[in-house]
Formats: sequence, C-alpha cells, structure tokens
Amino acid sequence: MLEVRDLCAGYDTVDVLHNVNITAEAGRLTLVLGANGSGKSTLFRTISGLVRGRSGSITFEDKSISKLSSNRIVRAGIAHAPEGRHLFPQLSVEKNLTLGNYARRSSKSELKELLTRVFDLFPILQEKRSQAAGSLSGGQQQMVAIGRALMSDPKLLILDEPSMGLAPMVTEQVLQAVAEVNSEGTGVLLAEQNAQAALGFAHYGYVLAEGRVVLSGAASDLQNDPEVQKAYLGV
Ligand SMILES: Nc1ncnc2c1ncn2[C@@H]1O[C@H](COP(=O)(O)OP(=O)(O)OP(=O)(O)O)[C@@H](O)[C@H]1O
Repeated sequence: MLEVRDLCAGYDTVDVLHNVNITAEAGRLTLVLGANGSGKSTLFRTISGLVRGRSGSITFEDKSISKLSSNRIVRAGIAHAPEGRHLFPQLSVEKNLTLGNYARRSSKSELKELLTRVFDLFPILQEKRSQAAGSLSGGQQQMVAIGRALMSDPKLLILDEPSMGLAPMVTEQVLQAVAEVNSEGTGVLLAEQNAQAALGFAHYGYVLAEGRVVLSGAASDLQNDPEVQKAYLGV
C-alpha cells in the first residue's frame, strides 16, 4: 500500500534520512524501531507531507504522494498522529476529534459514524466529550490524538510513539486499542519505544539507525534477532 523508495530527507542543512526503503502493506501493522534521533519522526513527517523529501519516492496505492500537500495526503488515506499529541488543550474532546476530519470534509452522517467508531474504541472519550482536552490524563489525551487521526477514516494510520510518557498499564491499554484498529483492517505504521509489546502484535518491522534502515524482517524474526534483543528487548 505504501512504498518508500530511496528516500533522503532532512531539515535545512541537516541530512537525516539516507536512502530509506520501507513498505507498509494494507491491513498490516508495520513497526519502526530506532534509538532517539534515528529519524523515525522525520520519516513519518516526510510520508505525511510535513517535511519535503530531497530525493527518492513515496507512493501510496500506486500513486506518487511525495509532492502532495498534507491535506491531500490525508484525503488519499493517510493519517498521522504525531509524537507529543499536539491537541488543542482549550477545545473540547469532541471538537479535537472532529478537527481530524477537516481535510476529509465528511457529511454530517459520516462524521457521526466516525465519531461513534472512536467512542466504541475509547468509551472514556464519550464520557468526557464536552471536557477540555487539556484537562484529560496523559493516556486519555493520547486516545484523543489517535481518535482524531481515525476521524479521517484512514487506510493507513501513522502513530509516532503513542505510549510516550504513559504508565505501563495505560501503555498496555493504548497499544491494545492500536491492535484492535489494525485487526479491523486499518494498516498501521508505528514507532514505539515499548518494543516488547509492539513486536507482539506487529507483522513486520524495520530498525532505523542514523537515518538508515539497518535491519528488517517479520516481527517474529526481529524478536529473535540477537541485535534487536540486546538493543530493544533488554535481553
Ligand atoms: N525541526 C528540526 N530541525 C532540525 N533538525 C531536526 C528537526 N527535527 C529533528 N531534527 C534532527 O533530526 C534527527 C532525527 O530526529 P527524529 O526526531 O526524526 O528522530 P526520532 O527517531 O524520531 O527520535 P525521537 O525518538 O527522539 O523522536 C535528530 O538528529 C534531530 O535532532
């Protein structure tokens, strides 16, 4: 579904990604592992049009998206929940969620359906729908960030470290919800520090180091790889 080929990208004079090749298959969960600063967020920002690639190609469902605006990339079917959530803290939970549909501009009835789906996934958000997003706990705010991305009805959901700063029990809950979204057919491209849990439900994975893919394989193979075990699984 998504093909990134020989992608080079960075910021001003800083080169971050060097000839990165990754694929995310429809309906599958693809995991990207990598130390801080290895380029995971830059890769995700480049796919979703927030950073322009310097060279290489990004295709989604066989169409080039490397020159499209972020809004058009959302309309093509890719939604990105960035690291750090970036909610509007003063706005209600429901308003934050509906803003996720801004580029898509669904009809009122479609919007209601999407909102119902998010509330089915995260019932606590229905309870808190009128509260300011900023008043929620960290875990609940992360649910809003994921829910907002889902409001564009994506075929591919990109999640950048959704468990960042969350307690282990809340992390478990958030990652379970990600697995549920994926099991219902939405492709997921995930960067996650909690490699142990994420490898448990990912299908395929890549390891980035200094902006290069240094290892890739089925999640079960990565789980058994001595380098991955040493660097990410504390073995
Ligand atoms: N806006 C920016 N301007 C300049 N350099 C940046 C910018 N954002 C990130 N970088 C640099 O790009 C490199 C890769 O950062 P990136 O955030 O993509 O890595 P990451 O793997 O997502 O790490 P983390 O887990 O810490 O977010 C780092 O050296 C970082 O300092």
